[in-house]
Amino acid sequence: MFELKWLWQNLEGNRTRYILALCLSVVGSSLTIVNPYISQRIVDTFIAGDNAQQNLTQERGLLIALCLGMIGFSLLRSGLAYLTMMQYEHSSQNMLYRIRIYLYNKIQGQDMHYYDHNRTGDLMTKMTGDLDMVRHSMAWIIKTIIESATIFIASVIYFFTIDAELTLWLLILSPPIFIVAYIFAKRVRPMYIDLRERLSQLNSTTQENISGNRIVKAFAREEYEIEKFADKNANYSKANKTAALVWLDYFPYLETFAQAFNVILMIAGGLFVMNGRITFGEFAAFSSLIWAVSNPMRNIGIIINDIQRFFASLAKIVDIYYARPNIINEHKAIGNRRYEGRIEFDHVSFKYDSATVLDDVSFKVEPGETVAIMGSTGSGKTTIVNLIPRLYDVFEGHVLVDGVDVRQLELDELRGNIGVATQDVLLFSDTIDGNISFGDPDLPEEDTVEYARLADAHEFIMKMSEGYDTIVGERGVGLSGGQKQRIALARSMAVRRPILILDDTTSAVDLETEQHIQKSLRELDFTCTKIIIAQRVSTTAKADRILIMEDGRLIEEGTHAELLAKRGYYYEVFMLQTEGIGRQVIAHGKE
Ligand SMILES: Nc1ncnc2c1ncn2[C@@H]1O[C@H](COP(=O)(O)OP(=O)(O)OP(=O)(O)O)[C@@H](O)[C@H]1O
Repeated sequence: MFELKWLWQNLEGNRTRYILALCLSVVGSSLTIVNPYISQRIVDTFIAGDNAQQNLTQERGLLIALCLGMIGFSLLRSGLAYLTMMQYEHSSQNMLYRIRIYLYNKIQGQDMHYYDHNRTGDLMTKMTGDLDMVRHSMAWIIKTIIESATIFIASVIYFFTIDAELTLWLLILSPPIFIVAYIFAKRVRPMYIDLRERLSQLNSTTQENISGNRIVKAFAREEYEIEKFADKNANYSKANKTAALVWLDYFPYLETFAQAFNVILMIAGGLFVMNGRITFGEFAAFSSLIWAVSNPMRNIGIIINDIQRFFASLAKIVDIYYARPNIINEHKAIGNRRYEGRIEFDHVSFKYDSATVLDDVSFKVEPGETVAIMGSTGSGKTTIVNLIPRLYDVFEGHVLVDGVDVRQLELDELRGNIGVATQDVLLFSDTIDGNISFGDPDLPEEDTVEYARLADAHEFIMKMSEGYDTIVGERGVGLSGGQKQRIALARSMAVRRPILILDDTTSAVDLETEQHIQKSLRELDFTCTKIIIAQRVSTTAKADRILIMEDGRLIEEGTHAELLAKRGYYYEVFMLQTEGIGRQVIAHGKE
């Protein structure tokens, strides 16, 4: 019931059309009994009746009218069928379009926790196959059910008007058919839920394999990946076969029952004709409409299969439809308030699922300051910067921007004040220009070039065949790691936000390029607080302050000189990285 309510809700704007389609289905299917009725009249009046010969010569007009009536009704039925299909298609396609947009917005609005726990392949399956299944159900399965039921009921009523006893003889088969169908439906339902799960696994494997194809090739793991895919494929195929075989268990019973309709009609109907209880014409009417009673029974298995698929798909869509993110961007920000850029972590603790990743971290960054964060891998650096734009919410403590807890700020306003270059660089399949101006599509061309220069990307862009109009492949295919980082850096600067977060953004560029980028960052023509995660001392040395993280805790904090003097983690890293020439010089903070 919930599912039907959900569908009804989503049919908004197309309800009239859909109800019209349902009505046309009922009317069109009811007309199925008209031609058998006309046939009955023709047989009784002109072929097998007592006065058949006489009527043929005297009632020719009636014969012609009946024949024309038959043709007319056939044409009318075809026309109605066309019109009905059109209404179903329009309303279901419109509904699909509407739900797809809603789901897409819903997925876009989910927080990082949702993305951490949902595979891309699974989401893609929901957005494509499952949605199509729902549309197919609205346009085809419901139509088939309505039409089969109408034809069945209309035929049974017509049969009753001819001869109730013969009709009851035929209907004697219906209860066992329904019992068999019910048992089948109960047995097959979990199989379709499982089948849907396996399809999702198959799609996730395919998606991961395609997006990670370079790694697969680099490790010569094609064979392994093919095997993995074949395994998932076999799983899916096996589940499909199992469901189909279950149907085969019940099929012989349903088919036998469906055939039995004809046998009963022949025996009982034949006897009734011989007894003179019904006419030849009435027998012919029974005979020409017996399919209308037996076919729905025969198709009941296919319909049940489709309904189970529909419910399995619908459950997946409803999952997204009603998923509520914990961090909601309500887009209520009025205007573009520009923050000063003050950041404070006040006794912040955080866990992703169960393990504590940040433990009682506190620090302050004043507007315009540059703070570098360094620390061993997995120590929580990225997690710290993820908490500023509220990609996740703290578990304990507060993250404050301009003195206000980020949970009290409008999310789009907060994020609109932060420029980010993430560690895992993602470029869109677009031109380089389009990628740099992603955060500000109205960015003038000269500004795009300017920020590319600041990120030391201009030169290599100009060497490309189409310069800024060069289209980069999905995720930036066609560019080196360092080139991608530089475009991502230009993109993050180009939005000119008062807070700039750079997560290991220069790890793949050479030292000379890095020096150029550091200089550009210092000389930006707008005030901004910079948080730079870096592993190189050459990147952190000139920061106003350096934070050292270890196992989720802030273990050292100070300037380059102060931390060297402390002879702790930072000093160790410094010694390791500057082994050799110039060590003494840099140790004193001079270049
Ligand atoms: N989405 C996530 N879900 C669950 N755990 C996560 C997630 N992201 C990171 N972690 C875990 O949190 C810890 C801190 O990760 P984080 O990415 O903040 O470290 P990091 O210091 O930036 O590391 P690196 O220098 O390698 O980038 C790690 O143990 C990591 O496994």
